Amino acid sequence: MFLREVTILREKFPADKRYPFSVPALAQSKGLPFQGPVTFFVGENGSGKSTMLEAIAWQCGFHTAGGSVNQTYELEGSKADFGPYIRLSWNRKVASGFFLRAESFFNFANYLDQSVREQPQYRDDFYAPYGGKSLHEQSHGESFLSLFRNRFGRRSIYLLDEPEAALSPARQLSLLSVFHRLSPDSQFIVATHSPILLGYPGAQIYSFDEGPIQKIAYEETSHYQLTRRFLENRGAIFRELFAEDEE
Ligand SMILES: Nc1ncnc2c1ncn2[C@@H]1O[C@H](COP(=O)(O)OP(=O)(O)OP(=O)(O)O)[C@@H](O)[C@H]1O
Repeated sequence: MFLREVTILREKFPADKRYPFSVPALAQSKGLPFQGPVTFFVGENGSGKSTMLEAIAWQCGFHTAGGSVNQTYELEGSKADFGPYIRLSWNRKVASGFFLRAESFFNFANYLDQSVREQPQYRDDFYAPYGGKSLHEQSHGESFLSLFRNRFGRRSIYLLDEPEAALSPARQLSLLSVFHRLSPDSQFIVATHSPILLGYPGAQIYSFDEGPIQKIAYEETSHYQLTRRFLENRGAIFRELFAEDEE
């Protein structure tokens, strides 16, 4: 494990309480200690998970639109609203890693293709870490897994924002086997809504719901509880849901 702690520098917050200082989890927390190689951020939509992940990526020197320290595309787009307001404490500082966000993966695929067009003699070198061909020639899920399987190495920190977005349940399990293979030599910090990913053995889960960020057990997450209830008795859930419509 490399990153030991994120400290939130509340004394540096500006007086006005606009985004990102209006997000309760970010405004009310002091920091996040990391205790293992795999940490998850959970919370409702809009609770601040991506903002925090992006801030960590910015402090790591990764491109905040998604990528690693070596990616130089659209550098002016590499910004993080909350980045200057946190401090990272390391056990051992690592410079290698990757920030993956679903919405900017498309831009990253474009960047890779453009690099190949500009330097066709290095085609194989460019594509090798990503399954040997353009990410646009692979399905959304295939290209994600190409990245996970081929690009992820040891001694790195990986910041993943909803990596499940493109993955079938079976492929989400494949991703967990990548986590298992690479940890504890690498560190993963993952914002997710997936009850499958959250079940990773020994993972630390931080909830961004309701005030300061706090640790939560897997079984206490709404993701686990709702999914479990749904699988055990989805008829009851639908009856409740549709009854609201009829009132
Ligand atoms: N650039 C921005 N300007 C203003 N408000 C923003 C900006 N980015 C995010 N927000 C707001 O800040 C809050 C936190 O957003 P964030 O994307 O961090 O949430 P999240 O927990 O990652 O959500 P989700 O699970 O939907 O991805 C949301 O209310 C969002 O609308």
